Amino acid sequence: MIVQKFGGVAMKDRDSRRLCIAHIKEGLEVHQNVIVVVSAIGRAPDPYSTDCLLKLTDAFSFSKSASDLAVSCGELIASAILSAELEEAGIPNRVLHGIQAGIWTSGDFGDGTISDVDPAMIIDSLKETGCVIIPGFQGINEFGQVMTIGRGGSDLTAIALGSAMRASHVEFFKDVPGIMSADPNQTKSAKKLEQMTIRQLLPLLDTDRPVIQKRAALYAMKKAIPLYVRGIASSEKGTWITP
Ligand SMILES: Nc1ncnc2c1ncn2[C@@H]1O[C@H](COP(=O)(O)OP(=O)(O)O)[C@@H](O)[C@H]1O
Ligand SMILES: N[C@@H](CC(=O)OP(=O)(O)O)C(=O)O
Repeated sequence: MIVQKFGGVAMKDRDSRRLCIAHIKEGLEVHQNVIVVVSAIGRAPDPYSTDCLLKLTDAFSFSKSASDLAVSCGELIASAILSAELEEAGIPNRVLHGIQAGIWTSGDFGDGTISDVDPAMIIDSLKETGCVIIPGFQGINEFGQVMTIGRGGSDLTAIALGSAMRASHVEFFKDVPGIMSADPNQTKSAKKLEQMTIRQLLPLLDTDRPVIQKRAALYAMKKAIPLYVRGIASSEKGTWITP
């Protein structure tokens, strides 16, 4: 069993989602069970991106819980779209969201953290279908309210699920071929790294646009989960990150 995480860039349009679906198909052939974690589609100005949902009304500054509820819909919409497109491709699947996914959060709205994962419903669903889709970036707090877990939080969702489900590893599909020695969009001479430890990865995450959310990487280190970062558009080998 593996977890595959597709971020906003991988989910951005139908062509890119066809590549996601090919990777999910391959994951199912090799591992039989795949938990797919998705982020909201695209970046600003894409209408259902997190950036745009956050700006739906400036009254969100009066209610962080209302803001979280609206923003969480980006990942839910992405899940529903991928679910339909997987069915179209002949891949049965099920979306679990909100309380069904068993992801419990605590802390502040907009910047919560995952406090516990109860995978009972995921385990049940995997008996019916090998492919379960879970919207990233969110969970439910002790009062039953939807809470988001910080920008880039779908990475944390994927890793927390990987740990709770004892996945062999968690795969991330990016617009870069793997972890590079520096952000290739800033440093043209950056080279792809084939293998590294999570500890070696951490300094590369101290940037405005980290390739993986730092909180998620720390969680992976604590739970000793192997990560594999690869390019969405190529079959080239990515980067293995060992705990
Ligand atoms: N060391 C690095 N190696 C590769 N990409 C990096 C690195 N540091 C920053 N990045 C940036 O991370 C981006 C991919 O992450 P991101 O867009 O957040 O993915 P996702 O949508 O899957 O969360 C790349 O486009 C790149 O600009
Ligand atoms: N959609 C959320 C969560 C996330 O992790 O997104 P992405 O995987 O596209 O970085 C955000 O933009 O912060």
